Amino acid sequence: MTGRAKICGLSTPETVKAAVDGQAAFIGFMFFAKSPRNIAPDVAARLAPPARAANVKVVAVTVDPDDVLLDQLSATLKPDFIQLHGKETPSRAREVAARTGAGIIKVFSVSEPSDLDPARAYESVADYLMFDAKAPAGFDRPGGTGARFDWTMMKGRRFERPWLLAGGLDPWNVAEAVQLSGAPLVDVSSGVERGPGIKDPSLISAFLEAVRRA
Ligand SMILES: O=C(O)c1ccccc1NCC(=O)[C@H](O)[C@H](O)COP(=O)(O)O
Repeated sequence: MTGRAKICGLSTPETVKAAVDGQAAFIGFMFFAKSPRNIAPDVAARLAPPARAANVKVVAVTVDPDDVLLDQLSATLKPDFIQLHGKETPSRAREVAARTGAGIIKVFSVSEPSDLDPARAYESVADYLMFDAKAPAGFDRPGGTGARFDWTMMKGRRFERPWLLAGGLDPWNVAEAVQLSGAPLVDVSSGVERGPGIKDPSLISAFLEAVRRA
């Protein structure tokens, strides 16, 4: 794995190709019915091979997943990582890892410095931590909203796991976000779309180029 970015919510071969060609570290497929990026596990399984061939890690993005979904994912997509974007406890995260054999990316919704504190309890179970902006009022999903938080909140914070910055990133602001936050890794979804859930290959390429230069 060489890249420093995760491109989330892919649903077409063209956008997977743009992510792989641009040296993304991870691609994410979304499994949450209320998301405009939601796809079925077998569809994701058909999209994933070019990423695997290039050693781009495949992430199944979920919100409080039940065991039925986890078993479907294990039987079809076989993700390298499960992203837990809900209210999963550390012990549930441990169960998910044991049940699927996948690594864990645990997400924390941030609007103020104290929102970073719960991450400590997950450092022994998660492979990666992700800090994403808290969804604005009125959203019926906890991620993929395009909202951002104060990136300077992250500066100088130390964690025992590598972490990703998420929330409102795009090709034009990601360099500043990296500089202000000190993020080693970044994640994007709506900032590389031309409409809700519609990823744009040229925006994915531009984002990854901006990350390489940052
Ligand atoms: O993308 C979604 O629709 C989504 C829905 C529910 C939970 C998580 C979701 N996305 C997960 C991600 O990792 C996004 O990339 C992250 O929230 C940043 O999104 P954005 O602000 O749109 O870049």
